[in-house]
Amino acid sequence: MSSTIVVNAVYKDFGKKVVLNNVDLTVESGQIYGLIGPSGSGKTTLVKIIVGMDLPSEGSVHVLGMDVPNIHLLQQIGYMAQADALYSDLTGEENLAFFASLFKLKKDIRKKRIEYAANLVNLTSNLKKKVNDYSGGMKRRLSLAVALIQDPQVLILDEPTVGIDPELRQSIWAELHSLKEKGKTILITTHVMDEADKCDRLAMVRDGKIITSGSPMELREKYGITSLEEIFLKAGGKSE
Ligand SMILES: Nc1ncnc2c1ncn2[C@@H]1O[C@H](COP(=O)(O)OP(=O)(O)OP(=O)(O)O)[C@@H](O)[C@H]1O
Repeated sequence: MSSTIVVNAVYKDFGKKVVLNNVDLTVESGQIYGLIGPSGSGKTTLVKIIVGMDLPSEGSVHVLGMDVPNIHLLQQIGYMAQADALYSDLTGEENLAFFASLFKLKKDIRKKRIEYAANLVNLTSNLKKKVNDYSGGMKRRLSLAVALIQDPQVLILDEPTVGIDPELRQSIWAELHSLKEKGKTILITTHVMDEADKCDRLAMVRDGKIITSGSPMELREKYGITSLEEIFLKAGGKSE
């Protein structure tokens, strides 16, 4: 197994506020890695630094063996942000076609990828509608389809299933597992504990630090708990 994402001693401040404090993280290739932690703990900031959208104040990040930021990584990383970045005057299909065009996919491949991504998030029958007329959940689903459009090697998803109903959530998770089987590496942030349970490995972030990490099973054993929800309570109170 090789390391797809390596975060080395990352520190990030915004003025006087320290948001990430000496974070180390390694995500092996083919893993689904979950970041959990309370609101404001630094998960989104960490994810943005890994994608290359923000720079660390100190420390370094490597993805697929390349220093971040790196233009060659754009094609390799599919990123779904917490806020939807979509063109609301365009239809769902036009949005997907636009993002696909950024990656210079051949016409037949582009068509297949748009069909695949729309189908995965159950938007096929709504593709001709303007995004303005989409519900919040539909916009989230379209954002996930955009993140997948170029068939990236690495997927970084910031709370991807917020506002998505349980049935579709299950089918999205089934697809994430099948992408993992194909060797993709997936980093996800979540507040939903049954989703955390579907990850191969978890790190809990609190006050800008990773306070514990391991497989869901290891964490349950370590803290003597049966539900991951309790990790928030048991691990959350103190740094290790
Ligand atoms: N550009 C910025 N300038 C100043 N402070 C910021 C900036 N971006 C984030 N922060 C602060 O950094 C802290 C961590 O925010 P972040 O969004 O990374 O948390 P999070 O764990 O993703 O939270 P949530 O689960 O609510 O999304 C917060 O206190 C936030 O206010």
